[in-house]
Amino acid sequence: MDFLKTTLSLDTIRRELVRLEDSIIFALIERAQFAQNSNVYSKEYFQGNGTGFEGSFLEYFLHEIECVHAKVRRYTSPDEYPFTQNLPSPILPALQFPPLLVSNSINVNPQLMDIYLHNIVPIICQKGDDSNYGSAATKDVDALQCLSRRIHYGKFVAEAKFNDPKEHDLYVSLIKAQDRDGIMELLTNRAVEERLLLRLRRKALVYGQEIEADDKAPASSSHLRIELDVVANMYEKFVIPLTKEVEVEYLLRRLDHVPLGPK
Ligand SMILES: O=C(O)C(=O)C[C@]1(C(=O)O)C=C[C@@H](O)C=C1
Repeated sequence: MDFLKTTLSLDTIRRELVRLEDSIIFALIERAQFAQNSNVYSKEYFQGNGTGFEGSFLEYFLHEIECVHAKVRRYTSPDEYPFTQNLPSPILPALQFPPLLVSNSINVNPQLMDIYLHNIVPIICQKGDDSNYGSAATKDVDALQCLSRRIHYGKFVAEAKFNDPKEHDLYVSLIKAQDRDGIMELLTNRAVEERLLLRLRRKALVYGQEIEADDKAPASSSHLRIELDVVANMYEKFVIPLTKEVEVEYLLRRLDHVPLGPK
């Protein structure tokens, strides 16, 4: 959140996205040590447990955690989005955030949850059930929260791009025409995406290794804690496209609002 206090420049935001890559890789490595444990995600499995809760164990757990976090005003911050609803009001007084974003109603966590359950957990975790439901769900929550922050940073990226004097007028005319494909094309930077994917492969190699204290022992890449391409593939197929979706949705609504502070 410190970043919210500094100027909203594309470089600053991209540095934050790079930092979040580390948190995401480590969160996935943590989740990958447990089996898939599909009961964690099954509504049927969690029925009749006495809580009266209608969803899965993960949904129950997320809601309990988000209730506590809502009380300490986590979701009043423009870079934090809850997965569950009917959360309590903050018990701390409201903070004044600098006016960095306009419309803040876009929340793609339902899509992210669907992708996480169907395309990420089955890829990173061994099949089967090891009974570690609480541990697995704890790691799920960490991973989901990091991914959600990363994806919703798309709003900050979009705002910075909209304010770039070189592209501002182009964005304005595409937004006036509600040209979704044109906006998507203009905000896409293939060189940045390619570098990101290369960097992720390198990070997965380094962070996934068992590193010994003995500096003569070579770091071993034969037993990686997460497969080399898994993180990069996940970014390519899901994380980047969902971030871009957030950017487009944000920009499509950008002219509905009064301008933000001085450029
Ligand atoms: O860095 C940007 O310019 C972004 O818009 C972010 C991002 C990403 O998700 O990493 C998305 C779209 C661009 O094509 C490049 C990268």
